[in-house]
Amino acid sequence: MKEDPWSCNSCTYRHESPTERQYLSCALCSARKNNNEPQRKKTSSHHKSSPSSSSSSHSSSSTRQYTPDTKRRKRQLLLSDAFQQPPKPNIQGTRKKSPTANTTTCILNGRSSVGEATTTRNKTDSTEINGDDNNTKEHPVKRRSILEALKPCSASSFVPPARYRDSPKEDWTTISLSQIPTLCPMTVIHNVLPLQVANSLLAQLEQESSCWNRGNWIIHGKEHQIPRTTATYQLLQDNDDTLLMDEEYLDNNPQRPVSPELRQAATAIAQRVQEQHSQPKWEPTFCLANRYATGQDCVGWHADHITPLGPRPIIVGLSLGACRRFELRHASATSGRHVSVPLPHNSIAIMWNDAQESWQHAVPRCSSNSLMQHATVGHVRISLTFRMQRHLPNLGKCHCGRPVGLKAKDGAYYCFCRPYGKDKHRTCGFWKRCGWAEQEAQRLIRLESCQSEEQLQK
Ligand SMILES: O=C(O)CCC(=O)C(=O)O
Ligand SMILES: [Fe+2]
Repeated sequence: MKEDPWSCNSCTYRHESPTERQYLSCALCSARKNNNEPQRKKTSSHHKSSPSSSSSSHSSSSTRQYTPDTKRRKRQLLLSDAFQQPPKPNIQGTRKKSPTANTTTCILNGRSSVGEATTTRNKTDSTEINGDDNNTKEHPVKRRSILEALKPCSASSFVPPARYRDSPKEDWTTISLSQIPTLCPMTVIHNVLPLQVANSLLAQLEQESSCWNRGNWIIHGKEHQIPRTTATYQLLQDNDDTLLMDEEYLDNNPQRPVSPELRQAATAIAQRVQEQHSQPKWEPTFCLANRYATGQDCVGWHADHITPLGPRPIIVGLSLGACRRFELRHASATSGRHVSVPLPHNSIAIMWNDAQESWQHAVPRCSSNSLMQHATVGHVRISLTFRMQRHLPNLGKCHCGRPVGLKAKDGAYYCFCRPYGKDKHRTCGFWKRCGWAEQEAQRLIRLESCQSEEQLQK
């Protein structure tokens, strides 16, 4: 669309991502703004549209010529683009639905709602923002929109749309939340808990997180600190000791007491999952908490361990605080599918079917300027990943005498010697096909296909 679409809206800085481009000026410009230093002078040409933008959106400016002669001129056009796209809600926070716009979600005053992020600009949106489509003069509402577009994202900003591509060579395609499950084994739901519950859970976890651990992991025999802090919450009732936490999950993660809000969240989330997946019954027995203090904290590409969960587990991540991108990519060499979904405060990502067997997920590093801050905790994002431990049959022991772990690889399941606890540096290399898990996976696949037929018939 533009010659350098990733440059800052206010200076020459190049942003890391289109998200940053759309929503932010660079760190320097933000700092300047925070110190009340004057921004680069904006002329009335900021409000002219570029010819590459839909001419129908600003018919009044169609007589002006786009002459990309200087970088400064381009920046002015970028600024005009930031003001036009994404569309902002009008003052009351409502926006009409446009037939040409893609659906995404916005958060306004801490409440998110479904709206549109235009990939094509349209008359409806420009009319709503400007108040008057034919008005070519600077307008007070326009001015505010520009300033809004330059502000670091806060809880009142739009959440950028989800996107996908089928190969790293392809351009990203913007998708709506309802398209996600048609592209990958994941469902994303916004506003999952009553906002008050989500807010108080966030405040409580943020306080509690001073006791969380920055654990370590081993790559090629060397210990590395993980780039986030973690904790474990056992959700079983006190008298239920039949599903005690797997030792592997306690390794690195201090186990913390469960608050009534956390229990309430677990129950509400189980209900939402049950609405989506009626069988088999899913009830989380524990959750792992992650705290990402800044954009530098992250989790790299991985699939979750299925040892205490069994094949094809449902795992649900609740996002609280800052909005970060959650990435899901197919793990095979034959598919390059990659889905990228920003997860705002109080949203869940339900991973299901073969998400742990055939896909990998990550919360990548991002510049702290580019992540969308939360009104109370700023850059901090806390995720709670709810999991259901199952009674697995005794899968035997490895050569060193420890209970084996369960792993999926290339469409088959294996029992293996898993390193954890004090002996996590050593494994005996035990590796054997697991017939039970393969049969169980087949059973679950049959259930899942009945269920998706049921959903189609609804
Ligand atoms: O923070 C997230 O949403 C993902 C965390 C995750 O992948 C994990 O805990 O295994
Ligand atoms: Fe994970």
